[in-house]
Amino acid sequence: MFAFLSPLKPTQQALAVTLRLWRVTEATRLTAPDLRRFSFGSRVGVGPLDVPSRRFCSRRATTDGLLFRQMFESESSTYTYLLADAETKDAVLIDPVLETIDRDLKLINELGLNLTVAVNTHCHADHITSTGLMKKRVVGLKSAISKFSGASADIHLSEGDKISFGKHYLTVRDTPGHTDGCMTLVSNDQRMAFTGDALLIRGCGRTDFQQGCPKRLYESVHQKIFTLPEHCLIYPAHDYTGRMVSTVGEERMFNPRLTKSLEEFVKIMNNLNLPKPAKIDISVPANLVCGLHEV
Ligand SMILES: N[C@@H](CCC(=O)N[C@@H](CSS)C(=O)NCC(=O)O)C(=O)O
Repeated sequence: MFAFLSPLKPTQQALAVTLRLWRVTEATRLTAPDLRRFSFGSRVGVGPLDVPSRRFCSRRATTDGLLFRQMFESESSTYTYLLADAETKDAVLIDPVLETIDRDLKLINELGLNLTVAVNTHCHADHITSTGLMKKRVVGLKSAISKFSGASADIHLSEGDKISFGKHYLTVRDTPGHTDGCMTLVSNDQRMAFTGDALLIRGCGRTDFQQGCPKRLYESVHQKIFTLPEHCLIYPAHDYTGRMVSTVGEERMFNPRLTKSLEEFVKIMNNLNLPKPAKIDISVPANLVCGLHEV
């Protein structure tokens, strides 16, 4: 009756185990709608830490028609973000770093993108922006920064301004506190927020130089970032321990500084005792003129 079942050879056994393992890992990667389809009445995707309703990868967009890349510069641990309309190819670059200008422009060329705006979330103190040099290499490129930064640029932004690229746009939220000109850029569907140094993953920007002010930073984060939808992805300007992305829900729950009261937060920030960024004395003057100083 079971004559068709012959004993498995070792290679066949190994293959069977691999296939079984694959099925298990695939199942754990199912998104909320997938799980809903297969889980007969059990509730998923309802809490702040549940997975967003779409398959998620930190370096890929969750928005239809949006091309998205997260890139890293290792000396200053800075993230640069490239966003583009997949159809029109219009693109925006956030916080590009001088050291990685060739890498960034190569990718932009390879993807056939039309880079229209390079925006800095603030006047950085730890690295020099590539925005100024990039303008010399990309015809028509415009630089942008907050009007409160004190820095020169083609476009000066403030609360509510929009940076458009094709059918997408980023909306500016002023989030001062690390510097006066810190902005958070929020995608039109509020699925992504580029928080610069205002909010880092499980941390925040320091407040002990430039125009740093812990009270302003606390208010910025609570009023302008923590009010975004809980599944909104947080993409910071830096991470020093290899983390790439967080969510509003996660940071509201687990940020060790910003979950505290304002008084406790101010005390924490006034006692960080961090060493000064190594390049602060060349970065700030350079970034006040789009990174063109002495490059
Ligand atoms: N070691 C780095 C500087 C590290 C640093 O100070 N980072 C800033 C953001 S860049 S100005 C910061 O706000 N850090 C907050 C924190 O809690 O670490 C260098 O020498 O460049």
